[in-house]
Amino acid sequence: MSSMTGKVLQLSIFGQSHSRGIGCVLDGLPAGIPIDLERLQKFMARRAPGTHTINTPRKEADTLEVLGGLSDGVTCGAPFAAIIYNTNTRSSDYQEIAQKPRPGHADFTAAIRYGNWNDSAGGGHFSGRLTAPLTAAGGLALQALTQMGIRVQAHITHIGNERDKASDQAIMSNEAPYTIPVDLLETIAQHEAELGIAMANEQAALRAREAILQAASEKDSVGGMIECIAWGMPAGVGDPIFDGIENRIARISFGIPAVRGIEFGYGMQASRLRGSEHNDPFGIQDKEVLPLTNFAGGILGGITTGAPIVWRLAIKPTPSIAQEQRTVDMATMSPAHLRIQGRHDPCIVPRAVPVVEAAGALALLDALLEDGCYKLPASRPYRAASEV
Ligand SMILES: Cc1cc2nc3c(=O)[nH]c(=O)nc-3n(C[C@H](O)[C@H](O)[C@H](O)COP(=O)(O)O)c2cc1C
Ligand SMILES: C=C(O[C@@H]1CC(C(=O)O)=C[C@@H](OP(=O)(O)O)[C@H]1O)C(=O)O
Repeated sequence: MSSMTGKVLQLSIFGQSHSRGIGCVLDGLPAGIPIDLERLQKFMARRAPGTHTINTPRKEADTLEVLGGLSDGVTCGAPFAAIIYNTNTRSSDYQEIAQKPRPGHADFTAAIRYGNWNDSAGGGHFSGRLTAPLTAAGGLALQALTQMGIRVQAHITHIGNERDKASDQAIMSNEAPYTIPVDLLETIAQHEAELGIAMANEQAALRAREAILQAASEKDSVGGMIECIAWGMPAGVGDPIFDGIENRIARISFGIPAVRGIEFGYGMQASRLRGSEHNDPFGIQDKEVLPLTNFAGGILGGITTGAPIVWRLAIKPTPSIAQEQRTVDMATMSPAHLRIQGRHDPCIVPRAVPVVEAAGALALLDALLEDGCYKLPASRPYRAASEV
């Protein structure tokens, strides 16, 4: 298994859902970035399981134990390494699954690929639990981006059939000079904290909650869509062909289990427009050239335009559902039925929102570092010898 990504900012994720711990090593973080560990832990808490009734009941504090990479709360240039201990595993839930693969999960493909030596408890290395260290690494990247005035925030556009039209319209109709809609983002954050649903419209969030609870009561699950926006990326970052900003964001985003699709800017709907409708005209603002609208989602030719980067991820419905499903018994090679036991998210979308932000931040920071565009504030290029 190779769970590594990144060119200059290289991330490696390790562990399984029910192993002693899970963690990450992040190489290539520039030295001199102050890291607020309390803020990082709060960011991780947005993803942690067991916090809302609409999520898996598995309770994990997801406390990050930092092993290296920081000195006096500042990145020191050495690889960042951290571990999160798994404290609430219940592997007996997975006894049957080792033999009878769950439809929609990775049990079957992992068994074939790894000759049945894979750890299937809790989904093993394939589990959504591995997004905890991804979120930790991405949380560091977010703090590094904040130093440069870049903000990355995601929200839910729909869960099942429940759509949040408020944020939808506000984001896509955003035009130059692309000011950050601070009030809207605060409302979304408040609804995420209170209702567990990162939507702008409270009624839509309540309906989305109901849709999740309804699916769960029917021993079923629902999917949805997350939109993410990065404000403040300078123009001219990225590369054509294989290392475009789309490629980079997509590569890390598909590291989030259950992601099924990605689109940028107007995305798939662009296929229905005419050039005259979809092209973003250029203008000049504050002596800089800028697209005046943002159907392109901030990327042309794989390179940033200076407008916000906008992308959306389609998340499938949780594969582990409580109703009886058809599978096979791989030991006896006979048809079988499976009733999945255990604790599962009836919808993955709510907890995946910070993970999407983390994945995006890692991709963008890596591109900035590779292109030599990452800049610490002018006030802190070196630590004065007297401070050492
Ligand atoms: C935050 C998060 C939580 C998840 N929770 C569950 C879960 O409780 N039960 C489950 O079957 N799948 C869950 N998944 C999805 C599976 O891990 C995923 O579908 C599986 O590993 C197969 O990978 P694929 O869907 O990318 O093909 C979760 C994913 C994420 C990102
Ligand atoms: C623990 C987390 O989510 C888990 C993701 C997951 C899966 O198959 O992806 C299956 C469940 O694991 P378990 O059966 O051990 O409770 C979820 O609870 C987490 O995200 O931290």
